Amino acid sequence: MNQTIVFEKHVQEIVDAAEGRATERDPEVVQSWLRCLNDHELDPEHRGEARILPETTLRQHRQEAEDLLSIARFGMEDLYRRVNSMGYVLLLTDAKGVTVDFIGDEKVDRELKRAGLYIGSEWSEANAGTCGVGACLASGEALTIHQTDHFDMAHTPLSCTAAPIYHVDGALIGVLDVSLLMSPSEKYSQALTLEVVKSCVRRIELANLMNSRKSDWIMRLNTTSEFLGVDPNCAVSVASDGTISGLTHGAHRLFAKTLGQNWKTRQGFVGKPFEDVFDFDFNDIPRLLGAETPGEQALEMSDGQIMFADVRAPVKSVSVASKPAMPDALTRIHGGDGKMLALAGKAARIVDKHISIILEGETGVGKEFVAKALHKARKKKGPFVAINCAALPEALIESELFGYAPNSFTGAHAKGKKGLIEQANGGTLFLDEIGDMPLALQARLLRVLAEKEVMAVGATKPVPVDVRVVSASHRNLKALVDAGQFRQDLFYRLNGVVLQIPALRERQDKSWVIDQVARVVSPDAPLHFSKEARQALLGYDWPGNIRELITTLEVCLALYDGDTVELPDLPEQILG
Ligand SMILES: Nc1ncnc2c1ncn2[C@@H]1O[C@H](COP(=O)(O)OP(=O)(O)OP(=O)(O)O)[C@@H](O)[C@H]1O
Repeated sequence: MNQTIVFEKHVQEIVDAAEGRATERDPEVVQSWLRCLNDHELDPEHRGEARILPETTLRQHRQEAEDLLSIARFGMEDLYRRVNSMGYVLLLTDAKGVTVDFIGDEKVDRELKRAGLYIGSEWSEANAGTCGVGACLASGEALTIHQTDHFDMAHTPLSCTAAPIYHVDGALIGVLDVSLLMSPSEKYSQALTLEVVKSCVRRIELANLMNSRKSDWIMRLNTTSEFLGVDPNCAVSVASDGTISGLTHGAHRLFAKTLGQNWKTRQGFVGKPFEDVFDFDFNDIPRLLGAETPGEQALEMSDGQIMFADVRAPVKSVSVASKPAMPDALTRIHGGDGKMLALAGKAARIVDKHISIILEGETGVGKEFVAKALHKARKKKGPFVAINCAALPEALIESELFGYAPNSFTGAHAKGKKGLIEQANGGTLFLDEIGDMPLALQARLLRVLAEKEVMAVGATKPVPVDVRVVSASHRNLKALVDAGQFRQDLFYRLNGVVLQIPALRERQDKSWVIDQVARVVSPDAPLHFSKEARQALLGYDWPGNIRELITTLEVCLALYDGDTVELPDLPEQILG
């Protein structure tokens, strides 16, 4: 087509778009044209030459962009190795659109310079009209400005694909642009290039965050657990006071979406508490260290979205190094839930001391499970004896607990019998449902605990016992004391430390618990869940807590096809 006709057609199309007539151009192109006309007052009929800044001005720009240059250089070289055979030129511009670094084929140096694909060229929208760098800076988005997308006819032979580079504090600091002097006429020919440039910038931003926030926690995040370690979607750094100290642009967009905000109008996240965007206690981040399974890596955003995290500890972390060693048995009772982590921390401090422990929590939350873990965590082992105070028949409870002397009552064994308390000697006595113990027996138990000796039924001499008592109740013992149903003196004797076990529905590590129970229910071939099935399990209320989860997964095991548990394999009440 005749050049004049092409030029007139191009100008007409811009005028049509400005007057609101339909166009097949991408919206970001039209928006840029409108900015050129309305904000920058550019004339589509004017053909501007590429503007190259004088050496002194360029030097100033390069000095100011020193950080950006060192951040991006490695990424640029890597990218250039991959695209140079296809004729691409790489430009790195600062936030004003000035090219502060450039890699291109020296053989076509003159042509590149003439086209403005050169060090020192200025590609702001106000100066060059719609172009890759300018539109990218103005919109903050990665995009391609292909041939006649350009506002100025002087640039229409070019195809420019650009992605914005954001600083760890959220500010847009530059643009990485790959351009072609000559390209196929179809814009979609550049679709893959756009993805390559975006992924290069993602890695540049990640490397920058990891380098500049070495003394903070770094969390690399992905929507799936695959590729998490090698190519995360985004990353955030968290300072020791629990505030966000830096993030990649992908994390900025993710966090804004989590809060239901527009990422463009959102001021920033640096300095904000980590827990503003994560439904996850900052103190639990160490739990994610070394997590390998998706269940262990999962964490919930404040809008309920599940992300997978790969965590790097602060390089000079005083707090982690000085933490008391956590017994293995206690690390296994949770998968990163905040309350459980605090519980394990508290338990670790008292586990080898002679302090009674009360475990409180709804039915099925794992009180006995935790009691056993507390026992295993002790240096001094001995036996673990569990007594369900609600299940013992009242007539037998006394002899069961305290034992009986030989021939002490009709029907008693001639040799007598050691009571459960004595059997626990040297170990842990777990008194489950202690709130249901009859008042008369509470008085005798108190004596055992106070005097550290047990008097069997019908015996004349007490036997010394050394037991550590862990009691559990799904009822609030203090309330029972206030109601006169539980002895206050016994309560104070048992009540060394109260550990409150959260209900399953409140736990942030639900996904981990599900995987744990899946392993228990089917040890040889642990159950795998489809995304939908896992979401349904995570969203359910679990009134029966972990015990109900066990029953549910047993049903799944019976119903599923042996490969993946799908929604229809779940019991009806879970599906609501
Ligand atoms: N983290 C866990 N991983 C796997 N199984 C668990 C876990 N925690 C608890 N369980 C299992 O859940 C079931 C219920 O736990 P447990 O009996 O300890 O609860 P509880 O709070 O003592 O119940 P109750 O109030 O009825 O006495 C048990 O089979 C236990 O082994």
